[in-house]
Amino acid sequence: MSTATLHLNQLEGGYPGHRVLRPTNLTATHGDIVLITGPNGAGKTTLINAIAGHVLTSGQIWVDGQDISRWPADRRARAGIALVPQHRGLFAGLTAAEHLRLATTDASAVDDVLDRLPHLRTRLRHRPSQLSGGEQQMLAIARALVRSPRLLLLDEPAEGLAATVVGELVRVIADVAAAGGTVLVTEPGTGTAAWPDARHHELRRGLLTPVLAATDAQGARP
Ligand SMILES: Nc1ncnc2c1ncn2[C@@H]1O[C@H](COP(=O)(O)OP(=O)(O)OP(=O)(O)O)[C@@H](O)[C@H]1O
Repeated sequence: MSTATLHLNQLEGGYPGHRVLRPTNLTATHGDIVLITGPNGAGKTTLINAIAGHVLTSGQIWVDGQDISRWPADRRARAGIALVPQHRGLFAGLTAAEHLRLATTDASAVDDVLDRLPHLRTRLRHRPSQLSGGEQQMLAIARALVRSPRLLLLDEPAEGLAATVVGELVRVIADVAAAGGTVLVTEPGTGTAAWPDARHHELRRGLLTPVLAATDAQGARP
């Protein structure tokens, strides 16, 4: 995993006739997990998709000192920005193995990722409809990881999953950050329990604000 620094500068984004993101500033460096929580409709998906290049934006998105905000989505993906979309984006007709082969021709990269997700290795011949929700999510994440992304964007990856599966998912994501990657992850509501090491930001009506950790808040008291 190569390293990355993400910097959003006055980023706005939305859809024709509907601005969702109000001017957004955020800096994340390699090793960071940034958790973005917020209620339904707050703009979490819009923000993640704006960074991936799927939403109209103004303002700047810097990755490793390069302004990528005018790059099309495919160029961002080739540059190592990987999106795990909210509903996983798996192909009904492809097996798990075919999803991974489509993502990379590097068999050793696939092997490395499957070493970290041993259960998925046992499900490689299955199509998405034959996989549990947790297995589908692991496949969607594995498909992103086999390309050794420098910036990993995950939109509500824990949605609908059992606590044990969420625990495994969090461990895999923590490994990505520990290896120097930068991770942005969204969760609905306010819950942060699954992501104790994340830097927490809250998005409300398109406005992103940092949430102080309890220890920071205590430290800030006179
Ligand atoms: N393709 C679209 N065209 C127009 N408006 C959209 C589109 N997608 C989302 N929106 C609107 O943008 C706003 C933010 O939606 P978004 O999906 O980013 O929120 P969210 O925080 O991810 O919500 P959820 O937790 O329900 O997924 C909402 O008002 C939504 O209706």
